[in-house]
Amino acid sequence: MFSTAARALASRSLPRAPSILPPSRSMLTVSRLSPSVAELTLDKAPANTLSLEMALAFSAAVSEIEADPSVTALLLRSSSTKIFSAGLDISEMSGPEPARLADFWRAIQGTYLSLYSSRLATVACIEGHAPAGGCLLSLMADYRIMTGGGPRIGLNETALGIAAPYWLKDMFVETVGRRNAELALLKGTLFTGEEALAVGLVDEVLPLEEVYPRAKEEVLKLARIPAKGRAETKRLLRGAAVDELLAGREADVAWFTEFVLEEGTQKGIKAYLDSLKKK
Ligand SMILES: CCCCCCCCCCC/C=C/C(=O)SCCNC(=O)CCNC(=O)[C@H](O)C(C)(C)COP(=O)(O)OP(=O)(O)OC[C@H]1O[C@@H](n2cnc3c(N)ncnc32)[C@H](O)[C@@H]1OP(=O)(O)O
Repeated sequence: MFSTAARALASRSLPRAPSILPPSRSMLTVSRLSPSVAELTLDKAPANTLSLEMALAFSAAVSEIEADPSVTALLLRSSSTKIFSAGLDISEMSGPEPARLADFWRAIQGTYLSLYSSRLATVACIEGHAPAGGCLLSLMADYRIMTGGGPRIGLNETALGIAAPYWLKDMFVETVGRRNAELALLKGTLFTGEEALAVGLVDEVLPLEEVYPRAKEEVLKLARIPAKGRAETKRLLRGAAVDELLAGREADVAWFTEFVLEEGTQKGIKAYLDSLKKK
């Protein structure tokens, strides 16, 4: 739906170094809910974390689904009802090799470019936890349905001593509004489904057993909206943000890698990773 030039630029900038493994599909499954609706399931135990390989596989899968003109909508879910996605794989950022860290970030940019700018109607079915990158992944979809009660969603990056970049932070601000975003980002708040609904971070909250059936119902409904009008509307809503990242992609890679490689950030990341493993 975005310009051909922008698309070409996006794919040309994805990592192509020979050291990078080819996208693996074992971490994801793609199926059809109907002739026009695809389902993409994150299936990387135990927490659907976003490693370099997972991010590459994800964008490749979205691009492949989009390349089929008969598909008009996409349902995104996790194979686990406990964890939608635990966000970035923190081990990618702990003591990283700088070239891989830069490729990792380009691949994360690629996931945003593929899903946020997708011509498809997209629904995120959030049955389990969605902290940080898991929350951001769901924000790239058009509609979010989440389980009430237990699981948490939000941007807790400050707890790790890192920050979400402007292009991801902007999606959050646009979704929940400036003041809610400031309060949540500065505290690193993780919301229950009900709290997330109250600030507009998700669109519906339901008991676990109703989340997936309702998400299917919604995506099948969205698939019937005339595709051209929807795609153009999405371009008008999101095109400027996507173009801004495309224009400053390498500067953003430099910002991320410098920040992560700093000694103080490394100490914080290592301590956080250790605390997760000791849990
Ligand atoms: C597909 C591509 C989409 C791209 C989207 C773009 C995103 C750009 C984002 C930019 C900014 C984002 C930054 C981040 O995401 S930093 C990561 C922040 N994540 C967290 O803080 C979550 C940490 N995890 C948890 O809080 C819990 O795991 C959770 C509540 C999610 C589940 O708890 P539970 O008790 O059920 O499970 P465990 O804690 O025992 O976890 C199971 C094992 O998984 C390991 N784990 C969990 N999370 C991570 C992680 N983020 N990175 C690496 N490893 C992780 C955990 O250590 C356990 O491992 P072991 O079994 O070996 O102990």
